[in-house]
Amino acid sequence: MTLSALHPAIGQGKKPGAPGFSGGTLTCHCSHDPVVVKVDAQVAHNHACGCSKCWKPAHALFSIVGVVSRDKVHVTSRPEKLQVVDPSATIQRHACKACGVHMFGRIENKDHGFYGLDFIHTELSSDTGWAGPEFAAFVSSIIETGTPPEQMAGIRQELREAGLEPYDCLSPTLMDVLATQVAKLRKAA
Ligand SMILES: N[C@@H](CCC(=O)N[C@@H](CS)C(=O)NCC(=O)O)C(=O)O
Ligand SMILES: [Zn+2]
Ligand SMILES: [Zn+2]
Repeated sequence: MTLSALHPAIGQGKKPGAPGFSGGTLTCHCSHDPVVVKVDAQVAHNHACGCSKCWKPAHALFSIVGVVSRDKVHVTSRPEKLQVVDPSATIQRHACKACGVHMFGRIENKDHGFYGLDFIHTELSSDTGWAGPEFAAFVSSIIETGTPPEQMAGIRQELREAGLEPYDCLSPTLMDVLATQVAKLRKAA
């Protein structure tokens, strides 16, 4: 197992966002008429995700995904090529019908703790200054898509060596955000 098998961007050291960086454009993998999405913000909570639903480049075990406010995300070219991958999912992942790349994921449930945030993959941007991944989420989920369980100790070690603490759900910070929202809804009920 080489570091690049996790994801091409993992193992290059932790990368803080460039000061003052305020976004860029995401382009799908189509060689002609690509979908283009303009993002007018730095990414937050960028992380590696091992779940089966997040888009990842070929041969990568992990996706790299982070969030921006949904009002900072605008499709500027070829919106007609987008389609929601799984309309029943919490995160509505808008993917290019031609190349399959996920351009943004949106939560439409106003009661969800992450409502208002869109999920994006900064590797679809050639702009420099994006903050790199900070932790690894849903690590055990890579077993569901075929990683042998006996490789997990080594993979978790590689993630730690790359500065990405591995978690089997989200990071404590994000789990606390979700639980806080559940508590708020309970109190209101
Ligand atoms: N073990 C599952 C985990 C799926 C999952 O819960 N993914 C997380 C991280 S992206 C999530 O928030 N999913 C919501 C959704 O996909 O709508 C898998 O690999 O498919
Ligand atoms: Zn495409
Ligand atoms: Zn995921």
